Amino acid sequence: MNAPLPSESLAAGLPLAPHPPVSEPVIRIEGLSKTFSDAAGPVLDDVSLQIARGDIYGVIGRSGAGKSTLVRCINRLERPSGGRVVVSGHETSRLEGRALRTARRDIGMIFQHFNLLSSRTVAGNVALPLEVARVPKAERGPRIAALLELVGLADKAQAYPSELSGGQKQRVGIARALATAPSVLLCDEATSALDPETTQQILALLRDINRRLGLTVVLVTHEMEVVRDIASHVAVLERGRLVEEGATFDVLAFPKSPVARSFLAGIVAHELPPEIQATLSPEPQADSDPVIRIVFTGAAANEPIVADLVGRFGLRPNILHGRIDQVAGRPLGVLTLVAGDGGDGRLAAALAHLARLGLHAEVIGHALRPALARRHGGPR
Ligand SMILES: Nc1ncnc2c1ncn2[C@@H]1O[C@H](COP(=O)(O)OP(=O)(O)OP(=O)(O)O)[C@@H](O)[C@H]1O
Repeated sequence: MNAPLPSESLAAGLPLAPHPPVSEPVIRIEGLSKTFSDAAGPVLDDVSLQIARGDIYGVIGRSGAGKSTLVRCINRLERPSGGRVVVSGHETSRLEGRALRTARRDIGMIFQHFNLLSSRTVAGNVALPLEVARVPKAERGPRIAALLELVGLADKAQAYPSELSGGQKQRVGIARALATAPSVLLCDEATSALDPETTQQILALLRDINRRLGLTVVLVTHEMEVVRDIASHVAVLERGRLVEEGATFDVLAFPKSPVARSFLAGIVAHELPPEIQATLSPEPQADSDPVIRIVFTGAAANEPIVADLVGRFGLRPNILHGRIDQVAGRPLGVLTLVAGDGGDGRLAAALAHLARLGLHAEVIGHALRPALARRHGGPR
């Protein structure tokens, strides 16, 4: 007898139909912990989070933080030591045998090194989960063809993995992961082995599949750029603990944890380069000027801030560091400048003005004029 697949997956040989938008989380993780018998402490420690259906959810953290273990607990490649994992209403953390196999069909997974069978053609690799799910042979052909069409490999059905580029191999991985029409796709460092251009192509494909099918995508990565480019929400793991979680834009604009701040260093200019930081004093000095950091988001990113500081408030700002990026489709900028205050309240008025514009501005230190002059090659 054939094991059941999601009804839409078999309709008319079409592999995939949009999953209905539902507000209830598709993944609920409650108090998840994982300890390996040979490890010193827990690899995951009381992690709780929820992932909404249709979301692209990034999980970032340093090497060894527990990212892979977290996603492997979602599809039960790893058995949690404690807590609950519920995916599409199935408590995968408790299921066994046939019930677990059925629940797993709702969860596709792709890997850093693709994990394709070299002895099978592209079509043969995509066929594998259909064979395991005992989909009748007559139905497999059209499904495989539609899946390869979806990932842009219709002409490679009879090729072997050794004949494909890395990006093409990952496309096969995606087609294989989608074969059972899952509602969740887990991606474990799926672009880490790819060059930047191919990474962008695979991210575009994931975004496209997410939008067209309402597929929920969970992306484990140590590449902050990947999160910035496609994740709508992000979780930051540090030594097995969830240290930060929220909408990607909010976490990138206002990171709270040191680990998130340091992760963002190459993406958002929250942290000053050490050689600039070394010229700052935490307290005002006789020969110092205040340094302000301005985080500007959304529409306010287009305001003529520096012109305002000069024209309206008579400050003489000297830009130390800054950049503007697109994050989750919105501009996010961080600018650090020496305000050249004059000590007569103009800076306070300027900060109030920036706050009225919806900008987040704060004094982060005081630049010592001699040190600054040396940096700028001026007189000592
Ligand atoms: N099967 C296992 N047995 C013992 N220890 C394990 C096992 N799997 C993972 N670990 C340990 O758990 C910790 C977290 O590993 P995990 O792969 O989840 O981290 P990660 O954040 O994905 O790191 P990376 O980015 O390096 O893959 C590491 O210290 C790792 O050595």
